[in-house]
Amino acid sequence: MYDYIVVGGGSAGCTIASRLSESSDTRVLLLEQGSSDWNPYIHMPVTYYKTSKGDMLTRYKIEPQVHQGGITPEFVQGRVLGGGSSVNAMVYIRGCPEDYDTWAREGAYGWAYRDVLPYFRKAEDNERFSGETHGVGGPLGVSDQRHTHYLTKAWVRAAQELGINFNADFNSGSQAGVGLYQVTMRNGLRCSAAAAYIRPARKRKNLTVHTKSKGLKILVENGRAVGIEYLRDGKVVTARAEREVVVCSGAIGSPHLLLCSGIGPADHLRSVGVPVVHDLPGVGQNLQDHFDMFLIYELSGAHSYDKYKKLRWQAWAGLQYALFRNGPVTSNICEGGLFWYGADDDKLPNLQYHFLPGAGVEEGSDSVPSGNGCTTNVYQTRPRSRGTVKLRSADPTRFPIVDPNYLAEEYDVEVLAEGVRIGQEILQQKSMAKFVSRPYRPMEVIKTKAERMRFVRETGQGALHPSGACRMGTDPMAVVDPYLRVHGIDGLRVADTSILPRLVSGNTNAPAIMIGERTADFIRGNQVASTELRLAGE
Ligand SMILES: Cc1cc2nc3c(=O)[nH]c(=O)nc-3n(C[C@H](O)[C@H](O)[C@H](O)COP(=O)(O)OP(=O)(O)OC[C@H]3O[C@@H](n4cnc5c(N)ncnc54)[C@H](O)[C@@H]3O)c2cc1C
Repeated sequence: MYDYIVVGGGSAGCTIASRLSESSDTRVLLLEQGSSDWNPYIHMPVTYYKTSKGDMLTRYKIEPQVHQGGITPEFVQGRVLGGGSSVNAMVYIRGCPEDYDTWAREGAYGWAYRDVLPYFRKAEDNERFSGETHGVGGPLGVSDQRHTHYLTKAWVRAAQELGINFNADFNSGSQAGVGLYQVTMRNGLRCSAAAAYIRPARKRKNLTVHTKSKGLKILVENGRAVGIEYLRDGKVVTARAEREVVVCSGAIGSPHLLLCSGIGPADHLRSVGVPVVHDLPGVGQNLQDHFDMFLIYELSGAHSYDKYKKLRWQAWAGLQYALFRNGPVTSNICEGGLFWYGADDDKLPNLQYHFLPGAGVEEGSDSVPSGNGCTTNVYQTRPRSRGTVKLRSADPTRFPIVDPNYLAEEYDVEVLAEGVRIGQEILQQKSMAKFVSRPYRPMEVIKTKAERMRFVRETGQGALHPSGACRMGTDPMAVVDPYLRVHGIDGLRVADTSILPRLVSGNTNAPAIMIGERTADFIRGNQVASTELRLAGE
C-alpha cells in the first residue's frame, strides 16, 4: 500500500514523486513504462539524437493529416525514466508571461505568470542569472552552452544584420530577439528530471521506482481513485493508493490512460467497449502541438558539426570531453534561438527558430548530399489548430488514435509561411552567406507567399510538444480543475503537459517541471503561494 502512486516517470512525474517523497512518512510509488536512464547517450549532450534509435521513444503512428495531403509525419514521445527530459534537445524555455495570464483569464484561475514564476524559480539552478526572474540552488541545472559553434554565432549575427535585436535571456519575460539558448545541463551533462529529482531521492526508503511498468487502468471505487492496475514482467499487478493517484503519462499517455479507465466521453467509450466510469467529454479533445518547418542548407565546407560524423573528429571531440568536460560533445546542437513576429495582428512574437549547425539531426529532418549542412527550424508558438486523442480499442496496450490535425486553421499556414520567408532571409545575410553554398530544403529561396504556404503543407511536421488533451479549467469541457484534480473523481489528478489549456510560446520541458513542482505543493496543502486561486463554487 502506498500513499501516492505517480503513473509516468517523465518531466512532471519525476518532479512530483521526488517532492512528495521528501516527507519520510509518505510512501510513493513511481511507475514508468520505459527503462531506467542507464544509457550514456542520454547523458552526453551531443548524443541526444542517438536516443531516437532503440526503445527510448514511443513512435506513434498518427492519422493521415487531412490538411497535408494525407501524409503521416513522425510523432515521437520519450519512453524512459525522465521521459521527454531524457531525450530532448535540452533547450530551456518557459514560454512568455502572457501565456499564463491568458490561461488564468480563461478559467485556469491561479495560473497567471505571477503565480507560476515562483515554481520555475524553485525548480531552477541557473548558472548565470539570478534575481526576481531566475532561481539558484534548485534541482534543475540550467546552464549557458559550454560549446557554441562558430556557425551558430554567425547565424546570430546574421539575424541582427536583418534588424533583429539581440536577446541575452529569452526567459526574462520578454522573448523578442535572437540569441543563444540556455540549456538543461549541469557540468557538461544533461540534467533531465530523472537526474535532477530522482537520482538524489533514490536512497529514500519511502520512494519506490518501478521501471518497465505500464499503467493499464486506474482503479476507481465509489467515485474515488484507489489504485492502479499495471503490467510488469509480463504480469498484471495491482497497487493501491491510500491518498491519490497522480497521472503524469504525458500528452498522449495521460488522456489514453484516462480513456482506458473509463473516464472520458461516454459515447466514445461505449463505441470501443470500455465500461463508462465517469462521463468526462473533454478527455482527448484540445490536442495541440507546435508545427516545425525545416530549412536545410548545403555549406561550402566542413563548417558544422557534420564533420564529427567522421571517426577521427569524433575521437578528438571525445578526448576533449573526457579530459576537460567541454567541447562539441557538450553541445545540444540546437544552439541558436530567435523569437520573432509572424503576423500583423499579434503584438507578441509568434515564431520561434532553432538554429542547428548540422543537418539530419532531428527526427524526420534530412542530411545534405555533400555531408556538410546546417538547419534552421521554425514553428508558430501559438497555433490555432486543434486535434484529438481517441481509443482505437479497449486494449490499453494498443496505441490510441492520435490526430493532431495540423494546419486545420489557414492562419497557422500563413504565419508559418512568413516564418519561412524570414528564415530564408537570415541565411542570405552576409555573416551566413559566406558559409552557405546553396539551399537544400527547399531547393531555392521561395519567392511568393503561395509557394511558401505550399511548402509548409508539404514538408512540415510536429515539433514534439503535444499538449492539452486533459485541459485544465472550470468549464464543462475541462478535464482537471486548477488544482489539477480530475473533475468528478476524488483522489485523482493529472499533472503534465496534457493539462495545458493552450500551448506555451516555446519548448515544453520547463513548463512540465513547473507543473510538477506546483502539483507537489498542491498535494502537500501548500496552496498559499497562489493567492489568486479561486475555484468556481469554492
Ligand atoms: C525528441 C524530443 C525533443 C524535445 N526537445 C525539447 C527541448 O529541447 N526543450 C524542451 O523544453 N522540450 C523539448 N521537448 C518536449 C519536452 O521534453 C516534453 O514536452 C516534456 O518532457 C513533457 O513532459 P511530461 O511530463 O508532460 O511528459 P513526458 O516527459 O513525456 O513523460 C511521460 C512519461 O510517462 C510514461 N508513460 C506513458 N504512459 C505510461 C503508462 N501507461 N504507464 C507508465 N508510464 C507511462 C512515458 O514513457 C514517459 O516517460 C522535446 C521532446 C522530444 C520527444
